[in-house]
Amino acid sequence: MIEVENIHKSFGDNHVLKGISTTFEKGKTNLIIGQSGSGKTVFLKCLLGLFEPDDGNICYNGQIYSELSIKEKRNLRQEMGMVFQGSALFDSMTVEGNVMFPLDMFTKQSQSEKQDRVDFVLKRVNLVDAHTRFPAEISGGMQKRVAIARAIVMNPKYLFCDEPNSGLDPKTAILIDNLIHEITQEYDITTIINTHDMNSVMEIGEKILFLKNGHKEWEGTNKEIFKTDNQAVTDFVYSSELFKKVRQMYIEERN
Ligand SMILES: Nc1ncnc2c1ncn2[C@@H]1O[C@H](COP(=O)(O)OP(=O)(O)OP(=O)(O)O)[C@@H](O)[C@H]1O
Repeated sequence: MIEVENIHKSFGDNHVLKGISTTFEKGKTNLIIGQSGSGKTVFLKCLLGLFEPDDGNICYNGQIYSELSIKEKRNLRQEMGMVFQGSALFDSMTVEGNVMFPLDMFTKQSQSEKQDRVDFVLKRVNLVDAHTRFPAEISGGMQKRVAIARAIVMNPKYLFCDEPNSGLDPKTAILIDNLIHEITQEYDITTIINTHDMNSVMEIGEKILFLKNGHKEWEGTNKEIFKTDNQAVTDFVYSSELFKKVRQMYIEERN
């Protein structure tokens, strides 16, 4: 679980995060949404420990980040997996090499232990025949699976995903969403996803945090987002005519 208490972050005169408080529970898929420039990436970077908030606290399973020693922060960092926008795989390494990389860097496991773990996570993301291929030789959807395998290879407690669906066709995007959602539940991970994808919001948004101009404008579940009267949320989420119609049908069905 991650508890965020009133965090602020500024860059010079630009007050980007203006007192955000929320809780992200473990075993749940938590989504951060909001317009471009609302502070989603800065917020995610604060959660990753890449930016230190100017004020407020972030607690990871009860440990207040700003009170940890350098060694404790390093240990915490190893409990975090990250799926970057665009996958960010190493082009010169095979699929297996990419997934092995964190184990080589941060563990003292034997070669056979590392190999077993790599085989296990690649199987878990449904990639069994791609071990020796290079990123350029596989599809975007397969690259995302490799990125997810690499993010979970260290058995993280926290999984952060920045726009995991960008560049994918809608069908592949849903497969990737479902994979992240299943893994989150299966391994009881606290997962936080930065997204613009409204399909993800509706499909896997067990908790949705809507940021507006650096404030928490709204939070709730994918069921609640259908019913909310918050104008900023409805303007943002139902900006497309299709989603407006779906919402209308849902409301009519319930009445
Ligand atoms: N390293 C930085 N230095 C200075 N300003 C920054 C830095 N990172 C972000 N900002 C500023 O913070 C504000 C919020 O940016 P952020 O990237 O968090 O928005 P976002 O909601 O993630 O947008 P998008 O959806 O387009 O990725 C912007 O005004 C941006 O210029």
